[in-house]
This record gives sequence, structure tokens and C-alpha cells, in this order.
Amino acid sequence: MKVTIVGAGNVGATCADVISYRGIASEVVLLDIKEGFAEGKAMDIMQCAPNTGFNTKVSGITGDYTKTANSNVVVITSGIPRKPGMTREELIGINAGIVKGVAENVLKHSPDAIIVVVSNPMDTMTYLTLKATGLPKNRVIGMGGALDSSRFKYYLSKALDKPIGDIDGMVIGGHGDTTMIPLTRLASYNGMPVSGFLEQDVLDKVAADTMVGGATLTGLLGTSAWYAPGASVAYLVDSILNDQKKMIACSVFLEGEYGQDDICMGVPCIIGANGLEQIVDIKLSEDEKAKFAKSADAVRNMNADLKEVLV
Ligand SMILES: NC(=O)C1=CN([C@@H]2O[C@H](COP(=O)(O)OP(=O)(O)OC[C@H]3O[C@@H](n4cnc5c(N)ncnc54)[C@H](O)[C@@H]3O)[C@@H](O)[C@H]2O)C=CC1
Ligand SMILES: O=C([O-])CC(=O)C(=O)O
Repeated sequence: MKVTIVGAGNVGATCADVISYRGIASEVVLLDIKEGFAEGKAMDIMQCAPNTGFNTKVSGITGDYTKTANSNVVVITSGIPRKPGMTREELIGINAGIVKGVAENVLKHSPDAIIVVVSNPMDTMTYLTLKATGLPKNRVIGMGGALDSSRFKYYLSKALDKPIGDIDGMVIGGHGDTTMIPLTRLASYNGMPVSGFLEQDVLDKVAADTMVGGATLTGLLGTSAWYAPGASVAYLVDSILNDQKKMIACSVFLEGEYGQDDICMGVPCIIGANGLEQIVDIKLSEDEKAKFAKSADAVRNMNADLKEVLV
């Protein structure tokens, strides 16, 4: 199985590293526009193999899409990340043109690929990819919810002081500082509701910290995060390539689900060999429904800025 990752920067290279280390694909191609950069990252990753023991073939290329031919999955991480104080939405001006051009180029050589969109603002970039390529909705999947959910589990595990692997929880909605919806009501510690262990004010703080999880890291690092983002993409790619049918919160095109139409947003999805195989329409509370509708308004507002790039 072959995966192409466009953008060999922090997130793209980390994703390639996790995919190869965990043997998720037999071949990974990293592509970047910066001369020699993808080649260097690929060489560095390959030189881990003797000591970590993987067999994935990782190669890098500058701008030559012929080397990406017949990829099963293409991950788009190309574009600029935010700096401290910025929102993800502020990246749209530069990233929209990059993502559209990349999506068109990859499809010329991998017409059957499933595309995973990572570049921000991710929900809008996913919508753009879907509209610009005309691909069916099962083949365009935005990654954000897998990451936001892992940050939610992290903050819950800290508040509970319990192992992160014992915690379950999901974040739906938009992948933005104010549009994420951590589903606290449904989060659990070994199958038991977290509300049985934590006071409401603590749960509210966990949700608030989760929502600004990316901004917090951007403030600490000077650029946005990459370890958990790269690992979250690899987790999603694994479910596709190995037909795991995991339920993962992903940004996908909605046609009536959750009361929304003509928009890509984070909802629970079954992800397998066909990409998006099912949208799981869970029953939200009135409060969660209101939050989802508000989140959709904000994402839709952002999508309106695509008018020029979508001509
Ligand atoms: N959806 C999510 O959960 C997350 C999204 N992101 C987003 O992912 C994107 C990448 O972030 P980083 O890897 O940290 O940035 P980075 O700056 O480290 O890497 C981006 C790479 O894209 C390359 N690039 C730019 N234009 C290109 C083009 N036309 N073709 C090929 N490559 C091109 C650059 O040369 C650079 O190497 C950002 O937009 C960031 O906001 C980051 C983390 C999580
Ligand atoms: O915060 C950012 O800009 C990058 C991102 O989407 C994340 O780490 O969640």
C-alpha cells in the first residue's frame, strides 16, 4: 500500500515517521516544493530503520508528482502553520490556493486515491478539496477530530489523574478554537461517565483547555504542534489502509446529518478501505445541537471566503 504525503514539514514528516515506524504502509512518498527538503526528511527517516526495525520504503521528492503515482491515500499537509496569537482561519488566504493546486496535481497521478486533508483551516480546506476535485464524499476526509479527541482524553486523564488509555471521549464540530465541541456528557473512564468523578467546573475547564489545545501549543512552540497531529493522521490512514472500520471524528461532507447540508465538519465516522464508510448520527442533547449549529455557522462563514478560489 502506498501513501503520499504532500508537505514534508513538521506534520507531514512526523506522519511519515509514524506510518513507517508502525508499518502501516509498504511505501511512503514525501513531496515538498522546498528543494531537497523532502529528500532529506525521507533519508533521515529511512536511517531509523536499522535501529527501529521497519520495512516501509520512504522516499522524498521535490515537486515531481509522477513519483506519487498510484497512491492509495494522499495526505495534504502543505501550507503555512499559524504563529502565536493567530487563529487557524487567518491561514485561508495562502493555504486555499496551495491546497487546491496540490489536490488537482495528486489526482492526475493517483485518480483513485482517498485524500486526507490536514492543512488549516481544515474544515474549509476539506470542503474546498471536495468541491474543486468533484470527488465523491467518501474519498475526501479532513483530519482534526482525531487530534482534538486525543487532546480531550489527555486533559481528562490529567484532571482524573488516571492513565490516558483508560479514558474515552470524542470532539465533534469545527476544528477551530471556538467551534470544537468536546462531548463531555459521553466521555468515560473505563466505561463509567467522567461526570461521576469530576465536578462540573473541572469538566468545563477540561473542555475549554481542549478547545484551545492547538493555540496553547502554538504559544509554547512558536509554531503549531506536530507530534500528536502527525500521529493522528497516521491513525486515520491506518484505519483506511487496513480496513479497520474504526469510529473516528472526521470532517466530512454533510447532507442532512446533524441538521446540516453542504458543509464539511467533524462528526463520528466509520473509516475503512472505502474511506468514509458511514456517518454515525448520534443523538445530541439540545445544548450540543445548539453548539453544533453555531459551529456550522462559523464554518459556513469561512467557506464563503472560497468564492474566488472556487471559480
Ligand atoms: N488539521 C489538523 O489537525 C492540523 C493541521 N495543521 C496544519 O497543517 C499545515 C502544515 O503544518 P506544519 O507541518 O506544521 O507546517 P510546516 O511549515 O512545517 O510544513 C509545511 C510544508 O508545506 C510545504 N509546502 C508549501 N506549499 C507547498 C506546495 N504547493 N506543495 C508542496 N509542499 C508545499 C512547505 O515547503 C513546508 O515544508 C498547516 O496549515 C497547519 O495549520 C497542523 C497541525 C494539526
Ligand atoms: O493549532 C494549529 O494551528 C494546528 C492545529 O490545527 C492543531 O494543532 O490543532
